[in-house]
Amino acid sequence: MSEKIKVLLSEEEVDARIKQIAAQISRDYAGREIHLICVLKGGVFFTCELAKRITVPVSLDFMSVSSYGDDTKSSGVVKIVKDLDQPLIGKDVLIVEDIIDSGRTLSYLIEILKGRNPNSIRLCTLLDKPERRVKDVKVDYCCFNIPDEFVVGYGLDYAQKYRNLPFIGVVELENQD
Ligand SMILES: O=P(O)(O)OC[C@H]1O[C@H](OP(=O)(O)OP(=O)(O)O)[C@H](O)[C@@H]1O
Ligand SMILES: Nc1nc2[nH]cnc2c(=O)[nH]1
Repeated sequence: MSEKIKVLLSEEEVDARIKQIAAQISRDYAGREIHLICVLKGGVFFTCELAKRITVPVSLDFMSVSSYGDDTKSSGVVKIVKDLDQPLIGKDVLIVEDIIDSGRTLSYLIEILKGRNPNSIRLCTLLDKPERRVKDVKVDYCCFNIPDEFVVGYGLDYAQKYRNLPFIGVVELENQD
């Protein structure tokens, strides 16, 4: 079996939408500072592009959770692989994710982070697959709703590959013979 990647959202479409969302966030947080939490690894490309375009002051921290491993299906078990470096007390937290699928990862993460007493907590995602939701999650900012297909690129991997693609693609498995 080999893989072919079909473009779902082009680099231009993704970049243009991130600019729009960053402008909206900058308006909504006018006069405040944002503490961005990048959810690794998938959220890293989106976080960088978004952060560069937000015009209010931004601080940045990173967290790594894993529920998929190298599989295309969520295990349902969310593990904290790397915790935040800084406390959240009194901060306006904006969690930045690459994708919300079943909602398990984010519902778990939001509950944990709420317990650290931030002033506010919101969620921004590059992609959302609403059809796949198992756990309710309030999504405050979403760049694209997408159909129920396994996607790669812009931080998203298939067995750790394709994170560096500058567009969002769908993995198509094909027989070599
Ligand atoms: O809504 P869910 O069904 O919980 O899926 C979403 C999660 O899956 C992906 O993470 P993954 O575990 O693949 O880790 P990675 O970002 O390091 O690739 C993605 O980055 C989200 O965190
Ligand atoms: N790479 C990747 N990771 C996911 N995690 C949840 N859904 C997806 C998906 O469509 N692609």
